[in-house]
Amino acid sequence: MSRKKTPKSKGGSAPATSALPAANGPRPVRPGTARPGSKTSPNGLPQQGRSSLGGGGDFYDVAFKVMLVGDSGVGKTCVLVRFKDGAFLAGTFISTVGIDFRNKVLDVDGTKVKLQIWDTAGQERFRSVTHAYYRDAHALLLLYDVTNKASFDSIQAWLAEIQEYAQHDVVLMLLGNKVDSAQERVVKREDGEKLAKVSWGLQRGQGVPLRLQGCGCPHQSAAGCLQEYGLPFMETSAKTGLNVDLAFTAIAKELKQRSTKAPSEHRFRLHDYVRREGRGASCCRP
Ligand SMILES: Nc1nc2c(ncn2[C@@H]2O[C@H](COP(=O)(O)OP(=O)(O)OP(=O)(O)O)[C@@H](O)[C@H]2O)c(=O)[nH]1
Ligand SMILES: [Mg+2]
Repeated sequence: MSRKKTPKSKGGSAPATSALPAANGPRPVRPGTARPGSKTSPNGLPQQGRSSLGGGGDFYDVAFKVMLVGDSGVGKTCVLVRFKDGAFLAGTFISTVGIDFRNKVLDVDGTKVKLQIWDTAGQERFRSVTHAYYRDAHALLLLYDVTNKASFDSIQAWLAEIQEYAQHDVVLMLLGNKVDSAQERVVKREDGEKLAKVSWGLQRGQGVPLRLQGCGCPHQSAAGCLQEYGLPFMETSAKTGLNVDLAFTAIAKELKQRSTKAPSEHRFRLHDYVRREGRGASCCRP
């Protein structure tokens, strides 16, 4: 595996095209360097000479693109900031304009895995911008807000969009965010779990999630696998940090495994990892 070093850069934004409408309270706009539709090598490594990948000057072995998607206000930017900087963006809600990204390098069992994380705008008017980035994403984190039923109800529409625009084998995880707001919660954890279990395979028209192929599922029947696995799901809080690092780490482990094709007995199992390591909201309120 080659060692890479990228130029010092905090990240970037690509809102855009000048055709985008002006938004209320735009974030500071950094020079847009990244472009949708750029090529990656088959093992997930970015092509050489793509300075737009930024990276804070960190060395890495493999790099992957992860996209955060979900309705406006569910907490995508806050989850990213929590993961990248360990901080919470409290106060006035400033909606993302277009698309933005941050890099973070994780050590996954001795391998430096760089995640280039794209933070998309949830607002409908930016949807066409987001569409262009799906096809380059290796993983998607699909968020809803446990205090906002409409954002939960939108998940099926997001899955349809993912089916249409994302790569067929994209790694997908469902996150129910803002679980620190226990008083305002309107979506139960069980509802999130249920949605995660049934939606993915049905969306794909298979009746069974495609990710189950070769997953080593112990069940004899497809129905058993579907019931047991479905989409990986966790509840998170960008405010307290609950399960945020875990979500990205799980994604990084899964992507790294796919790129290295580990022997089956040593295979990382995303569902098992998430289930084993994920914490409940009750243990971690601020
Ligand atoms: N209590 C609580 N509030 C949160 C959490 N995550 C985000 N928020 C708040 O929710 C609001 C929206 O957060 P953002 O991260 O900007 O939402 P977004 O999904 O990026 O929204 P768009 O950029 O419009 O797509 C902000 O006021 C945040 O402070 C969380 O885990 N807990
Ligand atoms: Mg945002």
